[in-house]
Amino acid sequence: MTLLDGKKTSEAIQDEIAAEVAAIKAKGGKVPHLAAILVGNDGGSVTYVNNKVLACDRIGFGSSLIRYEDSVSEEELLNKIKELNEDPEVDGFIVQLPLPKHIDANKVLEAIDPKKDVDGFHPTNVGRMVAGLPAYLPATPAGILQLLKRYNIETKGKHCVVIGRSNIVGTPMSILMSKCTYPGEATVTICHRNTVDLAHHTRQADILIVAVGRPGLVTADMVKEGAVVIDVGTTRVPDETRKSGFRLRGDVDFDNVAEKCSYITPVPGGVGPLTIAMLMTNTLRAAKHEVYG
Ligand SMILES: Nc1nc(=O)c2c([nH]1)NC[C@@H]1CN(c3ccc(C(=O)N[C@@H](CCC(=O)O)C(=O)O)cc3)C=[N+]21
Repeated sequence: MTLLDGKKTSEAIQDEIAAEVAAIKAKGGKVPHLAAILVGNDGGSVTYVNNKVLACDRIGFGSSLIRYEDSVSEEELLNKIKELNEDPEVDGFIVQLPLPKHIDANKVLEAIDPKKDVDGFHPTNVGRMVAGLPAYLPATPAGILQLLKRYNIETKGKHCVVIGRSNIVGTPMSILMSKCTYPGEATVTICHRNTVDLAHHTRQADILIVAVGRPGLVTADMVKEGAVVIDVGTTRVPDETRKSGFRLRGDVDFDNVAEKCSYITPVPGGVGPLTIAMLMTNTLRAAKHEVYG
């Protein structure tokens, strides 16, 4: 079994970006700038956004963090998005999800200029991805493709089973794995909450991608010998032995599944760090006008 080291892979990608930023600076060009909007102070969201800001600092991007109370109105948020759309200093920005219930997340995502939508969540970018046109790819699926690529994992003709059909991970992941460019060319099955006999499907998987958010969902008996297992789950569970009071748990019963598979991602240190690296990649592409010219 080989551990897919997301931390190391993410650092390698960020080093590549840092070198490009240094070259841009040396030529007197504009440094890429990522802005993030964060609503509320839920522990997970704050941590993830802070990690993004830290990554910007490390690779030499400019960054700004715009914070609102949970009580912020939809209108106020939409006004800020309009401002960021028009701000020439800002190359790309994200609105951290989830948003409070009184705000229509779809309306917010659609208000983002697709050219600055470095999360790749705007319907224009989703549509362009599906059509195979240049687009910002959503960071988590793009990060998983990078892991497969950098570990030279064969995907052509393989059976890839994706559990979860979210707009952010499951749905785009399944589309990308079926595309005719490496890593892709796989036969894809999407499983979700209404799937009958989940284990029947997962046992057929050469590549199993789990993006549900239910700790321990995938047990060893559900995995084929020699499979590649990608765990996207990052659920915070209470842990009194930690200073923070919690720890991160994936969707896969790691210890038992690891013994059976060829490759596996740990949690933490697997897919999460790649999400950050791909957000940085998208921001660099935005600054270079690579997607929309
Ligand atoms: N608009 C938007 N874009 C997102 O990309 C987005 C979002 N909203 N909402 C929440 C999810 C979750 N997400 C993660 C990012 C990094 C780690 C990450 O770095 N995880 C580390 C550990 C993190 C920790 O220290 O707790 C790891 O798995 O090793 C995890 C999860 C991005 N998301």
